[in-house]
Amino acid sequence: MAYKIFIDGEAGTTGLQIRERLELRDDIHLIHLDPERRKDASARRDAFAEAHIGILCLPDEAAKEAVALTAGMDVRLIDASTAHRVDDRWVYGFAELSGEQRDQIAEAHYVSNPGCYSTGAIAIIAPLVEAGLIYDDEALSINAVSGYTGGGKALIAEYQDENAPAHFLYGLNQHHKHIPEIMVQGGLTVRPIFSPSVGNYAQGMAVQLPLRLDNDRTMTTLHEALADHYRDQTFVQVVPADQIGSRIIPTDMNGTNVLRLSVHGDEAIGCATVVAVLDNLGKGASGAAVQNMNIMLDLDEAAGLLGDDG
Ligand SMILES: NC(=O)C1=CN([C@@H]2O[C@H](COP(=O)(O)OP(=O)(O)OC[C@H]3O[C@@H](n4cnc5c(N)ncnc54)[C@H](OP(=O)(O)O)[C@@H]3O)[C@@H](O)[C@H]2O)C=CC1
Ligand SMILES: CC(=O)N[C@@H](CCC(=O)OP(=O)(O)O)C(=O)O
Repeated sequence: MAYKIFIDGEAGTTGLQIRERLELRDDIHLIHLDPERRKDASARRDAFAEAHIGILCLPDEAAKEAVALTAGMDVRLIDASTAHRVDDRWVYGFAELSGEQRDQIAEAHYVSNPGCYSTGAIAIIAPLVEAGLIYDDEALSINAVSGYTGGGKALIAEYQDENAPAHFLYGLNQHHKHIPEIMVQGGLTVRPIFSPSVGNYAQGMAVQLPLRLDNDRTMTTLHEALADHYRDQTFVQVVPADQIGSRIIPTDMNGTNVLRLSVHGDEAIGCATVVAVLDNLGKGASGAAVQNMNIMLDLDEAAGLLGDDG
């Protein structure tokens, strides 16, 4: 039997990439709308009614409307938007977050897919808080760079006009929409300072967390805490810094669903930076949505995510 999946917003950046990962699979049947009716509530309601899973790849307000359209239906939902990431009726879709998270996703009616920056930040912070290597009330600063596809069709259009800057910082008013989920899912009680930026390249992201070292928090304990937490995970890899070299390239994980973590710094100087590299449209969005869908349907979690033979 093929499971029926409706991607609401399949013409957008995230939706298109989910479609590419699903359309060649025999175990999945995609429900498509006539492009002219893609925003028509009754056409979307009919598609949800037929689907086993609906994947929302919409702006936040449209995602909330889509949830309302499915009231009373059996269809399960994965929401790629920010709308439900700190809503406790929704399960947070980062399977590697804890020992229980994967099982909760498997059983969930509603799964919120994490934000791209949030995935990188939470992947670093949550295990280190759990290991006691970051205090929950520590004043953290998170810095990040994303490719411009992270801003969806609008930012892609700006860069395709070729008038866009090589690099810009933004969100420095500290209202970035990912901060609440980083706090809740990362286990922080004090708001971190978050400084994202965009580079003139399409896809790929690096998220950095600078940390002071001390007798307990060393380069070794940081690496080991992360390596222990993510042992045996296919899609989060902890790599020794000397295997990466002195330059971190945000595009290194492009085209994969892998998030790579590494700890850089100098024990004697007492400063370190923990870095996550991921594809903002892979583990940061579309790949994560497919991973969550696989878990919810009790399929091979990596189906469609390991390249041509996946
Ligand atoms: N891009 C990224 O790296 C990531 C994005 N996300 C989130 O995923 C969601 C989608 O983002 P992204 O794909 O980048 O955005 P895009 O702007 O590229 O795509 C959004 C799509 O939604 C469609 N849409 C808007 N309103 C409605 C509506 N009322 N009914 C049906 N369709 C509608 C748009 O239609 P139209 O074609 O007419 O514009 C567009 O095709 C957002 O919430 C985003 O924040 C999450 C993680 C990473
Ligand atoms: C480069 C860029 O603009 N990125 C987006 C985040 C992309 C993303 O993860 O969006 P969601 O939070 O909706 O999931 C931003 O900073 O708003």
